[in-house]
Order: sequence, then C-alpha cells, then structure tokens
Amino acid sequence: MAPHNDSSPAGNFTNGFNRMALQSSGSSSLTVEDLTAELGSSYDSSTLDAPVSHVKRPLVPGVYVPTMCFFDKETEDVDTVTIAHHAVRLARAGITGLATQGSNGEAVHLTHSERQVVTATTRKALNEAGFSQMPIIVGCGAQSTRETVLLCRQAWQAGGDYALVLPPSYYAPLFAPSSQTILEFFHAVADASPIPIIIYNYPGAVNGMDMSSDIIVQLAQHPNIVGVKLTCGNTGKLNRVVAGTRKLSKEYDPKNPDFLVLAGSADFSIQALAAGGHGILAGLANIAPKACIKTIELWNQGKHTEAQEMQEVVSQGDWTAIQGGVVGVKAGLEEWAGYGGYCRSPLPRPTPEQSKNWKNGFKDLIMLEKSL
Ligand SMILES: N[C@@H](CC=O)C(=O)O
Repeated sequence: MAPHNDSSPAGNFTNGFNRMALQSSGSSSLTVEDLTAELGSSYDSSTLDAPVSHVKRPLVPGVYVPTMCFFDKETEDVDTVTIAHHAVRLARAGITGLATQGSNGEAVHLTHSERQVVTATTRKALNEAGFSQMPIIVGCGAQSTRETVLLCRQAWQAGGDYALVLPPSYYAPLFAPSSQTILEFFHAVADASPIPIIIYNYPGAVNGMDMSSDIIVQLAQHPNIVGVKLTCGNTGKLNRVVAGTRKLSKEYDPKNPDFLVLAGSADFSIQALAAGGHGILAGLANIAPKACIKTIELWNQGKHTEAQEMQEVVSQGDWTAIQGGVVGVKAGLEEWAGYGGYCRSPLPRPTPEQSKNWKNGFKDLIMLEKSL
C-alpha cells in the first residue's frame, strides 16, 4: 500500500487555496482559480481570527468523538464558547480525536462558513489547551462530487486533518451502494482532497445505502483513503474489512494500521475489537468519554469479563442516545453536564418529560463515568 497522505500541506491559512495543496492532492479537474472563486462566494475568511498551521496528526486506534455543534438558545447562532469548552473537556478525558460535522455535529444545519468556524474554533481550543497533536476529522459529505471536494478543501483550510465522507444519496435509486458510481465518487474526492478520506457507512442517513465490505476494501487501495466508520453495526462486515485491508499492508501493525476500521456506535465497541477493529467514532462519547475509553482499554488489556460488564452499561446508555438522536444527546448533556442547549430548527426542543426520560436513560452511564 502506498504511504498515506496524512500530512496536510504546510502553509498558513489564507482565503485562497495553497497551490501546494492542489499539487500534492493530484487534483486535475479543478484549478486553483476555480476553487478560489468558489470559496470567495461561499466563505468569509474574516470569521476566523488566527492562521491555522498544518502539522502531521496521525490517525491511530482509539476513541474518536463526533463532537456536537452548540447554538445560542435564543438566536440559534453558533456558540463558539461552548464548542471550545466541550472540545477541551473531551480532550482532557483522554479521547484520541474529534470529528466536527458528524451526525452529532448537525452538519446539515450549517452553512459552509459556519462549518469553517466550528472546525477552526475546535482546532484553536485544542491547541491552546495543549492538544495540538490531536487530530480533527471533519464531516464533508455532500450530494455532488464537486461540493464534497470543496468541503474537503475548506475542512483542510480550517485546520481539519481528515475528511469523513458519506456517499451521495439523494439520487440513490439511480445507483447501488457498491456500484461503479460510488467507486468513482470516492476516487474523485480522494484524488482532489488535500486531506485523507475516511469512508462513512451510515445506511440510516443515506437512503438505506449500505456499502459492502468488497467495495470498502477496494476503496482502501486508494492512497488517500485511510479508514472507515461503520455505523451499519455489521460486525461481520467489519471483520471482513479488517482482514481485507490488513492484506494490503506490507507489514500490518495493529497499533498503527494503514487503514483504520472504526465502529460507528459505542454499543458495539468490544464486538468491533473482537472482530479486529481499531476503536470507535461514536456519539455517545460526548456524554461519557471515559466510560467509552475504559471499556476499550479493559478489552485491550485482556480483561474481557470486566470489559463485557462495562459494555453493557455503555450499550444501555447508547440505546437512549440512539432513540433520542442528537436531540436526546444534547438534552442528556444539558441535564448532566449543565450545558448542551438545543438543536437548530426544525429539530424540536425536548419536552420536560422527554428530558426527564433521557436523563434517566443516561443515569447508570453517568454514574459509571463519574466513578472513573
Ligand atoms: N449512532 C451513531 C450515529 C452516527 O453515526 C453515533 O454514535 O455516532
């Protein structure tokens, strides 16, 4: 397997694209001028107050958290103070990395420039708190190849290290989830993106499209595709992807694999590890990062009975998160951590009864979290 492009091109943040980025990404269909023009119309660099420096931040096994986007309760404006606070709180809990604009980050509610602000705020907060080596994955899924590439470039500009990419889904009936169309889409994005791509397989979010292990392994052969988040919950598939991608490496190192295979929900953390997976990228870690980390540590230390017991608490808590979705996770944070607020409209604000139920649903998990 060719070495991964896990280092973003050096250079300071500017509103125009860095030519090195384009050269290193091998982009052939989009010029610097095209992209600068596109950015000029969709992105206001004055919203960022500091240059973003680009350094190598490797993607290693562990617990990654799709962090939340917080909003002012009255105006629904992006609340950068709480975004920064939450990122640092998670980092101090010992997580491996963060993902902005995942499902829990309400990417679909954000404009391009707001996405930039969220990622840059997160990068800045981590750097200032001493976590400058912690990678940030940025959700970059969009419906066209062109917009997906643009989001990847904007993610890089804002300080993102990796791009999490869903397959386009609006026209899903016109192609199968493991078709040539999907293959070509991911190849085109990976060719043009200045940051490496992580495939996001989340059938529930993409018109039911569920990519097969065969196509994921095929895509893993691209030097700029470096991992997958499997929210499908299919541990048989996860096992096949680990086995198939391991064979692509000259020397497989489970502590530093060439292709990272992550469970997309915390309720199958140890099941994923038993299948050879490398960790999780899971929303529940917003609520209970230490419990998610400890469950994985126990398993990796060979303490399988203790890990299984902890997994049961995590899985029960995740059931509340899965049922309440991002509304429920925010309500849980508000109830147990004193911040969280509400999702952007049109997502509903929870009723007092819902908040009470979700608070109770997370109770055992929070007790565990507080004991760690
Ligand atoms: N249940 C998932 C939702 C998106 O992938 C998670 O935990 O993040």
